[in-house]
Amino acid sequence: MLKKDLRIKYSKLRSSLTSSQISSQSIAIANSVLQLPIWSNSYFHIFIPIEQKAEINTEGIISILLGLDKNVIVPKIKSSTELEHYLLTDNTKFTTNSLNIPEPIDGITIEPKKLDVVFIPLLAFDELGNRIGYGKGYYDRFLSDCKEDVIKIGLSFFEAEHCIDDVDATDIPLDYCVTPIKTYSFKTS
Ligand SMILES: Nc1nc2c(c(=O)[nH]1)N(C=O)[C@@H](CNc1ccc(C(=O)N[C@@H](CCC(=O)O)C(=O)O)cc1)CN2
Ligand SMILES: Nc1ncnc2c1ncn2[C@@H]1O[C@H](COP(=O)(O)OP(=O)(O)OP(=O)(O)O)[C@@H](O)[C@H]1O
Repeated sequence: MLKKDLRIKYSKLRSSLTSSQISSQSIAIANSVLQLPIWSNSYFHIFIPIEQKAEINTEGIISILLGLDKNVIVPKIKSSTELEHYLLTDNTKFTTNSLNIPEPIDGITIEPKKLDVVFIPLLAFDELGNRIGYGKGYYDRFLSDCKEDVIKIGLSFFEAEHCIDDVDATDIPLDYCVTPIKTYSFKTS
């Protein structure tokens, strides 16, 4: 299927989820994340969900990371193409931007090259690990600034599509995708 049709399909599917489905499925995803071979790493980047878009609630994963004393880094929109990244601390204050994304007001910025693991929001992914987001290319650009062996983990309420037909050269595939019922591994080495 084409990206534009997948965006419509999965936006609709997401908006049909109840808040209790979102919380129980988000907990199932957090539990499966615990099984991934990522826990020797230090710098973990994760998104804060847009509630109005029924994104995965990442609170459980964030609690696990903080409980393990990991460095937790969250994104903030810097411009129409670029994100910046802030360390989450006890003092981090959030504000909700015009797209309903909770973002840190200020704090310590972290360069993408420092990150070991990135949890990635997505609308859909396919059996090869290709993913699509809201179509602004923020994550594709961000991931291209990360180190080559950064571990890229998609989080999704829904299972893989067979194939995203219009993948392009700037699309960076996932290493794993965790859903409430399954963990997909796309790592080749
Ligand atoms: N929770 C979360 N944080 C994130 C992302 C994300 O997908 N989820 N991003 C991932 O890239 C970046 C922000 N990207 C976004 C891009 C578009 C829209 C959005 O709501 N677009 C509307 C059109 C809004 C408008 O143009 O006014 C839409 O698609 O309907 C949201 C986030 C960084 N932070
Ligand atoms: N590394 C990059 N450098 C410059 N432009 C890029 C890069 N990656 C993606 N883009 C551009 O961003 C636009 C959106 O890309 P795409 O449709 O793949 O978005 P997406 O993956 O759904 O969004 P996101 O990455 O924000 O989740 C495209 O026009 C694409 O060419």
